[in-house]
Amino acid sequence: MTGELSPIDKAKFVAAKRSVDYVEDGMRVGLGTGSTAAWMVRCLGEMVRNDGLRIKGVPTSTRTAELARDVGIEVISLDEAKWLDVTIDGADEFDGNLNLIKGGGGALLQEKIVATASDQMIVIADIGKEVESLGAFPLPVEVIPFGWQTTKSLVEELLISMDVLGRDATLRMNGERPFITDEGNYIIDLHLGRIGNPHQLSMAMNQMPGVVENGLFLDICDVVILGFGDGRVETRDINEGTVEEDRLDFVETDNLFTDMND
Ligand SMILES: O=C(CO)[C@H](O)[C@H](O)COP(=O)(O)O
Repeated sequence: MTGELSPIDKAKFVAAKRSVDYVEDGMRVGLGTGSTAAWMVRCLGEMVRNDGLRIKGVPTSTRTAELARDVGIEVISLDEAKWLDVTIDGADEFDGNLNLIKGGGGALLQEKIVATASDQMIVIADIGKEVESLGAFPLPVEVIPFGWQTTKSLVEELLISMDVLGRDATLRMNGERPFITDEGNYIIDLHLGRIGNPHQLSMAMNQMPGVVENGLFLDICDVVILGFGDGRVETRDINEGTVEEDRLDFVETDNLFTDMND
């Protein structure tokens, strides 16, 4: 079964598989969005169905909510949970300080709210997501549809005033129409190349009327679990500054792949 998966999917899977070790019975868990997070949700579903794990999941998108219910996880709202023990999510980029760009899947707003309401945020990623400085991946900015073109112009002016190198801003599309987030908003993707001062940019952007949130997740992530195509996983912990290496046995996980792909 694993022979049919690309190395990148194997990498995402092993990172997801390792991340569920952080989840304990009785926890309230934030469930991220994206292909890597989907592996994690399936792994948790396995634990709920087969091992009797009792958790409550708070999804970060309608997609994740559907998947979580499908695999047997009890889904509750963030308001019901109030506070979460841990959130596990993917990322589009992470740097050496475990700062992130997220929102490639368009769920950045709920993802940021849920991650911020968690004792711990764990990011699961393949090695291709590691960067020296953030910005090669287009930075998503969620904006209110009302007056979005004006908001886009103001964001472009802000980038010029801050001397940010790349200033190309594009409205995210879904075919012929604008992409609509779960909250009914649009996304403007900023093609910046390199973000020199992410804290300054994030703060300035979020002060602008019309901007709801941006995809910079700064000082939020505690642990990054990196997966490799050969089954290796590497854990980077911001608090302990540790790097731990391990390898998952694909033979052991073959059944899980088979079950998940049925
Ligand atoms: O931020 C996200 C969704 O809004 C995702 O976590 C991010 O895009 C990574 O996705 P994938 O795991 O599919 O590579």
